Amino acid sequence: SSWWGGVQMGPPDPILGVTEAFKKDTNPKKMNLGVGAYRDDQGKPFVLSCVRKAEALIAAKQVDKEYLPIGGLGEFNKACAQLAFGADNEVLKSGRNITVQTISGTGSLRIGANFLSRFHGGPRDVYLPKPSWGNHTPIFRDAGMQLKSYRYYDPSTCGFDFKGALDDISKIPEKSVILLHACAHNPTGVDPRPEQWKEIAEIVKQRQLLVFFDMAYQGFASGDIDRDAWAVRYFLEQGHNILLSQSFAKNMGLYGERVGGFTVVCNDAEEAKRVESQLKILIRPIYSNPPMNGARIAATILNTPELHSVWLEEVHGMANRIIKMREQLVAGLKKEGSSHNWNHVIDQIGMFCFTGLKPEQVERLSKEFSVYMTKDGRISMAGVTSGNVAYLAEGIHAVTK
Ligand SMILES: Cc1ncc(COP(=O)(O)O)c(CNOCC(=O)O)c1O
Repeated sequence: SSWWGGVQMGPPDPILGVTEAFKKDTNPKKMNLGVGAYRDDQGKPFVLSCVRKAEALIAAKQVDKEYLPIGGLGEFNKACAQLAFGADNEVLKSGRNITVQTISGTGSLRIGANFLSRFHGGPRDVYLPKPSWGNHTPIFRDAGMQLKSYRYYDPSTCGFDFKGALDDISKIPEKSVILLHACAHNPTGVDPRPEQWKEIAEIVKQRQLLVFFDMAYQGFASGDIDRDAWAVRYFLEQGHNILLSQSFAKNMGLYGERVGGFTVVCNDAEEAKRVESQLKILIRPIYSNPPMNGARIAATILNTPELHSVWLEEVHGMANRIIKMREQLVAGLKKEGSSHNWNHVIDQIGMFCFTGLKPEQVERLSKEFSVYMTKDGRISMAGVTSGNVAYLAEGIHAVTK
């Protein structure tokens, strides 16, 4: 008998299943709205010009291939924390944060989950918004944490269930971990408004919860780096010593380069040193030290003033294109004569739009219009272009009238 006779066939990833069906479809008007990666108005992957320029600068330096430190490229880690907190933040000045380079956002969340599992003295429950990014559950579960949830999305308005969220958060047992999406919530595109964040921060403080921010889209949501980090910086101001995961997959288009950071905000610099020592002990037996290429590109962009300003323009441009597609889709639905209220398509923010389409409507869209999206009705707005937005409006109207 074989060693692996007992290994079962696992279920396919729901997102990849959409892409498979899309690839098989021969309809020239087919649309793939499942993929979570930015596309330009021609539907092509987009490499930022500041990335190409950074690559050229690095190539010209003919740098060596020596190992990075376990915690990664120091100049990247510093720039990563500055981007999140603002260069003049007291957390950075007092040296009470420890930021390590990770294998993109997923790697950051997993290092954070392993760190919690090993050192968090409170309950082992991590509270996720309902719904949350599909990968959050297996990341924390595989690290030995338990998953619980708090109400977040209101299907009746396709918006934020603020009351439900506050009710649930006010009941979370003290010292539990709460995961918050900093901006551009995935999969719903629904973010709390600033005054709602303030109430959430207050309740989280009363419940003495440990905050784990996932910021995978800084700059990509509103187009403004500082605006997208507002909630993270507000919680810091309110005295929350947070955990933070960052990804440069979307806002720098560094998807396959796997560039990210993990930050622990500690009480003081001495505690940060102790935490850093344990993060290195945790990372060493997993992958020893992180890959250098992507971190060098990100550090070069962030630390070279003229590249930094090009980057701000380009990330603003990506966000703007998506916002324009939201507006054109709603205009198209109105033009088709739809009587539904589609304001949520414009009110939502970031890569994704939770349309409110039912599974049978999603099914009809793929069968009758070759428009593909995940069963939950999530659209990756990056797949929408000025060339196909009218067709999308026609299809959505046809299945919702
Ligand atoms: C909320 C969130 N956190 C973290 C990440 C981590 O991304 P990465 O590991 O690529 O940095 C992602 C990337 N998701 O990719 C799009 C999708 O398939 O839904 C994310 O959405």
